[in-house]
Amino acid sequence: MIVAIDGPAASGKGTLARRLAAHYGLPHLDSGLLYRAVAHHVAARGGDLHDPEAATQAARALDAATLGDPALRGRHAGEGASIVSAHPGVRAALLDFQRSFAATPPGAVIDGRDIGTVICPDAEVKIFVTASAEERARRRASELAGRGEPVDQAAILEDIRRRDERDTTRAVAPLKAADDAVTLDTTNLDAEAAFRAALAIVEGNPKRRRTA
Ligand SMILES: Nc1ncnc2c1ncn2[C@@H]1O[C@H](COP(=O)(O)OP(=O)(O)O)[C@@H](O)[C@H]1O
Ligand SMILES: Nc1ccn([C@@H]2O[C@H](COP(=O)(O)OP(=O)(O)O)[C@@H](O)[C@H]2O)c(=O)n1
Repeated sequence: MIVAIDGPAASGKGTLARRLAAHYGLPHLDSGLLYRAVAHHVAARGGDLHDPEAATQAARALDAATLGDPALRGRHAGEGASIVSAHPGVRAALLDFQRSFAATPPGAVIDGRDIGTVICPDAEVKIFVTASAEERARRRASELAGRGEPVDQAAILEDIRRRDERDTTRAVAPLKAADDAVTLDTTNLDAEAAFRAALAIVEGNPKRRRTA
């Protein structure tokens, strides 16, 4: 079974994807980490994130073994990721890795921006997770504070709005719900309630193939 989870920054995609993956015994891929790693790689070499050549080269050379680097989870990597992810060459270079991850039995839970629309258009289950920008900024602020990063809630809200704008308006693979995705608004749901709602979506999905 392939479960595609898309949505804007800090909507709770990763949290849901990890729990669904554990529940169904499927591997999980946080596709945002790929773009974060590309941005990190370019910046670490003093490159320009807006330069499509530098970013595409970094994407082609990406080593999946580096995806565990905690630096990738920080605010700067997220901002950088939204810049490099708009280059078509970067997206093309990361496509095969994501598709083969999904195609390897028994399937996968993948979260990102274009999983249901571009990477896995035939996924059995597609969930578009969303929440208000204010609630997402609150969640991201407490996550960063928990990791000891400096927190300025207003700046985080601004980051989130800027990222939403960039991700939804770019020419290639913009952030949007697939036509056959179910939208899950978690603004007023805690992580447990969001997980239960997501489970109900998976279980109620007629396209889901039983794999266990
Ligand atoms: N439904 C929820 N209610 C409150 N906090 C949540 C919820 N879902 C996730 N979180 C928290 O919000 C932060 C961002 O969640 P995450 O899953 O990383 O989002 P995304 O992958 O969409 O960026 C994390 O600290 C996570 O624990
Ligand atoms: N499938 C994906 C995943 C992420 N991204 C980009 O990478 C950035 C970081 O994604 P992320 O999922 O790690 O970010 P958060 O939602 O966790 O803040 C996003 O703002 C997108 O620009 C993308 O373009 N396509």
